[in-house]
Amino acid sequence: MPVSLLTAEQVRVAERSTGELLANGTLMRRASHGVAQVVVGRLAATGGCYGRTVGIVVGAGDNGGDALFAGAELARRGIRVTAVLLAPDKAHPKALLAFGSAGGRLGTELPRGLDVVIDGVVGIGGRGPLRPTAAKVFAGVAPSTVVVAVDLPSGVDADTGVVHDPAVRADITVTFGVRRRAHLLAGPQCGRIVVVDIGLPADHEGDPDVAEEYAPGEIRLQALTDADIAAAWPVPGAHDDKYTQGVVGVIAGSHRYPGAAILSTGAAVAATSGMVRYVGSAHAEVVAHRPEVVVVPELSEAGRVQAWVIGPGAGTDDAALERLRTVLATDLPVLVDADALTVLAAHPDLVIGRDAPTLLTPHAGEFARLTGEPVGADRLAAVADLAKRWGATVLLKGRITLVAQADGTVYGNDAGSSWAATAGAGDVLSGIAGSLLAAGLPPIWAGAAAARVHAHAARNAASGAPIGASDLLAALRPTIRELLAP
Ligand SMILES: NC(=O)C1=CN([C@@H]2O[C@H](COP(=O)(O)OP(=O)(O)OC[C@H]3O[C@@H](n4cnc5c(N)ncnc54)[C@H](OP(=O)(O)O)[C@@H]3O)[C@@H](O)[C@H]2O)[C@@H](O)CC1
Ligand SMILES: [K+]
Repeated sequence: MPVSLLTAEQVRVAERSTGELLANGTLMRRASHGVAQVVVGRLAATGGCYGRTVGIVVGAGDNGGDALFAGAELARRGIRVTAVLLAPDKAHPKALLAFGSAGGRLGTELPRGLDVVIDGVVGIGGRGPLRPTAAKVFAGVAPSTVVVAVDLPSGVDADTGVVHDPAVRADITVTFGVRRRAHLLAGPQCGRIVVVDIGLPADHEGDPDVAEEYAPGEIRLQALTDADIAAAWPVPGAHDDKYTQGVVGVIAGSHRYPGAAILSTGAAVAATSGMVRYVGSAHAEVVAHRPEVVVVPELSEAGRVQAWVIGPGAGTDDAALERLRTVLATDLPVLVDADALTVLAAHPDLVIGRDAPTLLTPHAGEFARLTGEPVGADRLAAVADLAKRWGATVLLKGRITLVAQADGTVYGNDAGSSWAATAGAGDVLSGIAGSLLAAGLPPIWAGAAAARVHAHAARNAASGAPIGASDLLAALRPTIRELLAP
């Protein structure tokens, strides 16, 4: 099931729903135990706990309380723990007492050469960047020290994932019960995320019954898992033929830029079985690479399709506008990418009010062309807003790809690496998503599934070294095979 990512307020609602467990501090003890376990696990894997050194940076709220209770547990295991209190008067009193009783020490700065630093400055109550005192403490932390963030890396906004400057960069983030939005939106800043079960009703990932109440149009952020995508991926049934699985038509490339056409159609061929049609002047090059693609130079000659992909390398002239107008006038799902987005920016009316599904796949620059302003720091709000205003599904590309539906549902995917940031990778994505649209997947699923498979293929192709889009394309089939393997 898709994993939900909640706002700070939704997390607080979930915590409050536990009543006594919140009031008597049980939730905090469970949370801090989870943090301590993660640190112990890390130390145990690298030589054991006894005599190792841990620093704790403690803020004014319960996040600092978590860190101090965790520190107490670590101190009891023979670990030398030093805490720096950023706001000594406000430090969680019970946690501070427990920390002192367990043998934890207080300092005005962190000792050098620590094995682990625990960031307990702020969690979901944090606002803005790390304040100067905290920033100074973290500036002295050696690169070899493992940084474990409690709940969130401090300086990262819980709801938008905006990484303020300065902010903590964590190797591991330990969170409680349910994921916060920032864990996806600022994934690279969080490092590995460990979700500790503290007994919230929403503790079963993907089943956040506490947060099921969404107002109409409210943003609901989720992440698809590999299992979700495998279950939805079109696989031919016993009675399928090449037409019943959905035919995708690709309008892309040109004499001058045949590569986009080759990459997009190649990806469409690899992503699903069935049939791919191609319309455009790069037809000879397309057939040379993929003889199974049925090609024609003109749109008027194209046979029937179940979805269109239009735009990669296809130009922005009057003829391009005419082709865009024609496909958007059909009642078929249409994926609009690249050059076609530039054309669309001047003619939004072609999409707004369209009844059939439309999937727009801009990168940040194309997004700015569509809306007339930069994406901005809050990418989630920006993409959800465009989807709502245009009544379309919008896939905003990036390390974290966000796919927003007009009703506020957003699927996000962290690519896990940035190897796919290479010329032509977007053309491959358009082919994958287009073929999924033709197979009947709703645009948000087609976009999110394509983004995830694309990211896995990039990782598999790269294997630690740079790649080109052709390498990504070549890795597509083995990646899908791996995904679909029982
Ligand atoms: N409730 C529970 O049972 C459970 C809660 N849990 C834990 O509690 C955390 C939430 O605790 P919280 O609500 O106390 O807020 P929290 O994140 O500690 O920070 C608030 C304080 O920080 C300050 N401050 C703000 N911005 C700042 C900045 N940029 N730089 C520096 N300081 C800044 C600001 O104080 P100010 O200095 O402005 O007076 C404010 O008072 C949650 O993330 C989880 O870890 C878990 O134990 C599970 C059970
Ligand atoms: K923190």
